[in-house]
Amino acid sequence: MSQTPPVLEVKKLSKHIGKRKIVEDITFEVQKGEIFGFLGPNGAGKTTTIRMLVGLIRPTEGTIQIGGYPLQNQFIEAISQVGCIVENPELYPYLTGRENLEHFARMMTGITTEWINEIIRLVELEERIDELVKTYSLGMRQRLGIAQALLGSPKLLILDEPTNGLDPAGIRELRAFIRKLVEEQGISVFISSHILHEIQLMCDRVAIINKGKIVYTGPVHELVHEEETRIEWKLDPLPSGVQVLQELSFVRPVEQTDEHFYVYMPLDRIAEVNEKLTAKQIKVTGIRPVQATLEDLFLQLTGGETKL
Ligand SMILES: Nc1ncnc2c1ncn2[C@@H]1O[C@H](COP(=O)(O)OP(=O)(O)OP(=O)(O)O)[C@@H](O)[C@H]1O
Repeated sequence: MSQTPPVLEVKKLSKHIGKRKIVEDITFEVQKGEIFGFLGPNGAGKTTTIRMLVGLIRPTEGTIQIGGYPLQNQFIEAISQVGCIVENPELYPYLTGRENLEHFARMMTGITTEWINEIIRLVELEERIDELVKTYSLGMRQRLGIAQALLGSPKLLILDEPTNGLDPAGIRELRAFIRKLVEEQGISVFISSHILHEIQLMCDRVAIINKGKIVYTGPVHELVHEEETRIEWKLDPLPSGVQVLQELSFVRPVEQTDEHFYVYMPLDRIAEVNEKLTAKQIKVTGIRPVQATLEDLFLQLTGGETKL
């Protein structure tokens, strides 16, 4: 157990709109210095939860504590511990990056030029900070948005689907940058996403939400069996190939399409399987490790009972 109290403590939180239960009885904690993933398919209730966390909407039931302060009763104290970007960062395109930060800093108290410069360094925008934001790439805007969220020295940074619209290079940069932020500043980060792979690479722990309910909370490394890889098999003829694979105890079938068969299995047993298929005159026209998917994970977690 951690000695310091959690940075974020969510207990039995629900949001009902009319008769709809958008979020239902969710409970989780985010510890100091932790990158916490909030994973779920589109429409699962992630944005609604985040909107409650930052006080944009009121919970129907439950409590939220940030840095030890209850959001409902000590709003100012609680919310001053949070920096967030919900949906897209609000930036002025016809101002420079620095002017944007200075503008937001004026609305707060005690933000020094030194701190603004430190943040610019942290988000690695030194070279372009005096250029107009409209010339920035999406990744740079995202980083400037994070810089803005960091102005008030928050203990907790909340990012809603921060990789949306970024290309793979942008995603890699963001990942490295968030890790650095946590290491250098000791803050905690709460990141929502609908992409399992992203959460796997970025986060220490994760809560998985589906249809407003949490179906898993725990360390990311326990989530996906590391000894197994999702493998795409292209076989000719496919049905006989599928039959051979299904008979092997170490192969866990997950999906079949017109052309491919997807299974989870240890990477180091591919050659052995390949030999078995060839011995039965089945042609292996393609073998490829692919990313584990959120859909597979749901099947694994719920034994196939819960659909996305
Ligand atoms: N004000 C509202 N009134 C009615 N339904 C709502 C309202 N806000 C959200 N919902 C519904 O609640 C569900 C959860 O929405 P939410 O935006 O929280 O999901 P999400 O997990 O963030 O998904 P996405 O990634 O698509 O934004 C959706 O089905 C949405 O249509």
